[in-house]
Amino acid sequence: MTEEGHNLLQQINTPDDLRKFSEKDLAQICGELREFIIDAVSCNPAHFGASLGVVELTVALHYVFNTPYDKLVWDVGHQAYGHKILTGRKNDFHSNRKYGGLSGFPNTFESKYDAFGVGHSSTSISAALGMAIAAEKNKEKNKQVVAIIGDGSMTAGLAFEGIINLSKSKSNMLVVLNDNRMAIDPNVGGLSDYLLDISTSQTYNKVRSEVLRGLEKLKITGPNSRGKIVAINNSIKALLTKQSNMFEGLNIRYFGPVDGHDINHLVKVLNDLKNIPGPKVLHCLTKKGKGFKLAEENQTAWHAPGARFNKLTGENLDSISKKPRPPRFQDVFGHTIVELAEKNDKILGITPAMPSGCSLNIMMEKMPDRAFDVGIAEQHAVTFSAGLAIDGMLPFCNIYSSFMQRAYDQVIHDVALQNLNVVFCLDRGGLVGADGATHHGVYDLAFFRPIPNMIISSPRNEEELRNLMYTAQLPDKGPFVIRYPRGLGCAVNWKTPLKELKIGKGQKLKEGSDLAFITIGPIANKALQACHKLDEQGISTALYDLRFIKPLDTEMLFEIFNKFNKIITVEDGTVVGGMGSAITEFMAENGFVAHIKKLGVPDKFIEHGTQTELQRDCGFDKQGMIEAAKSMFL
Ligand SMILES: Cc1ncc(C[n+]2csc(CCOP(=O)(O)OP(=O)(O)O)c2C)c(N)n1
Ligand SMILES: CC(=O)[C@@H](O)[C@H](O)COP(=O)(O)O
Ligand SMILES: [Mg+2]
Repeated sequence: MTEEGHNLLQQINTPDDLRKFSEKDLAQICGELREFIIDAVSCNPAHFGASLGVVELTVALHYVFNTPYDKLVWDVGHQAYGHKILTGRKNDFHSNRKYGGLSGFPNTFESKYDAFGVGHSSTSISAALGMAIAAEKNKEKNKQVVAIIGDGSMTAGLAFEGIINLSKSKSNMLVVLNDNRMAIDPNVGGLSDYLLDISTSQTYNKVRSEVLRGLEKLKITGPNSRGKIVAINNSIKALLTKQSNMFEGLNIRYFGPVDGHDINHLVKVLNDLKNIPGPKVLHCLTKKGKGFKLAEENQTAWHAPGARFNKLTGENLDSISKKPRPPRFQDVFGHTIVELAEKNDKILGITPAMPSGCSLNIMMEKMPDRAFDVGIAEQHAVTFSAGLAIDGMLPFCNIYSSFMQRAYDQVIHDVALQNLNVVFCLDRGGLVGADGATHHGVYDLAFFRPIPNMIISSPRNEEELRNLMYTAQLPDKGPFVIRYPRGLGCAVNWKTPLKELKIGKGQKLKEGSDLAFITIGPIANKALQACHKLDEQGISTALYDLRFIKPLDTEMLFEIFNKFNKIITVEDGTVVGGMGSAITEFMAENGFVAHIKKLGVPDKFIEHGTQTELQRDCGFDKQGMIEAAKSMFL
């Protein structure tokens, strides 16, 4: 607010409105935008720290560039709330990530200002380069394309593939490197150290002070002595930057580092860069969570707080029941890997940049030399695991199901083909909820099923997750997938004694005579409720849980198909090629004829909402199962 009480953000619906303000108003607009984001996320849980960190960058970019003609390509997109608010979505922002509401990420179907659809990291440089070259081919005059990528996202191979391609191009493209030294957890690896080094110019400062000491000895004096020293200083800097700057070395002009929170300086620099042709990088230093003290202090926890909070105190406002709750599947993984690793010294844990997301941080704390955060590098995580396995280690490589899509070739070529003992723990299998289409882990069962040598399993509850992990680390199992969902399990007392499970063996959970349900994973628990309801309504239902979709429990399937001619398969995953497809293949191969319905995620992309809303939408919640069963008796 101005002293007169004017709210400037209120007057901005599009970047054109923003551009009408004078530069001296921009600091106030940034303050109001930051408050708006804090207000919105405090009532509607979402990503938080990343958007606060790029408020000034967002305002400066829309102020200087002619969006949407000029293109802003946000990497990942979890930091793009300010961009959404300035580009026509301020009044709808309360619906962010809700069912039917705005997407949590830039989405080309949502706005012409969203130049590229994102959610997975490190795509911005490649996509922006494509756009810059397309602009040349389309003879679009003076079009500017900007990729905005974080230091964490820069650790991925894909970002470097883009940079290397960019270095050979003459395209008029700017990469804004938003360096806050964080991914979700602290950023890892040599690149992070390198960026710190060029930010603080350690090498430059060391050489500079040595040279200055030398100059003092030479006693440069006289009226122009200061000018001479500055000139020498500048040439040293130019020489050192050219020699030691990775981007300059690749023929991409490097500018910075600049203070990413100094709005007026950013505007000036971006205006200057607009007139410099060819590929260039602007290195901005920012603070994740800027302007919200708690988020600045605990950046991992406030990456996406996951609950409503009091915006003054940070207190969690979502009532936490005093009753003991079941654990999250990820925590069962985190504790169990430590338990197993204490007995089996070959076990190592690997995560590509999700230690707190998958709870490998528990192992990293207890056994720091046996757990690896390799950065946002899913492909590397898999091939690194293959290397460990071929020389006798037993890696548990934990990757979110949807991020595993990146590493498909590595699973086939580096692990399965050599039949290596790698345990893949696929967290976030199934519909994940508010992150939406980019993050649902619904293709894994279908894409792993055709790969030879793989064992593919999904536990029904925490106890089974533990037992599958135990089984997977027994000798010579080969590549072993254990897939489980986002969220809570169902048993409060989950720390059960570990026992071996028979590979390829399912379980009959309930007898019945009219119809059989076949399930995989925790959806079995909802199917059980549906069965009881159907029994009450006069349809006697049986329930079989497969536990493994590779190898299939053929003995159990023969029993089912010999007994039932009405069958419903239920999976929290795509029905195209998933478990249901495996069952229909079995049926066809063995000459069975039955009325079969496949429930799960249909052949379309599913947007965001709660997991419950989305399962209902797809027709595989309890009610959907009941309706599907009844329809088979009409
Ligand atoms: C391929 C892929 N792997 C992992 C993630 C999960 N993820 C989302 S944001 C993020 C950290 C990104 O760090 P950075 O780019 O520096 O952005 P910051 O949050 O620091 O602003 C990670 C690991 C993802 N979205 N995509
Ligand atoms: C943007 C991104 O990819 C992550 O922040 C993701 O949203 C984390 O998901 P979880 O909340 O399931 O850990
Ligand atoms: Mg970062």
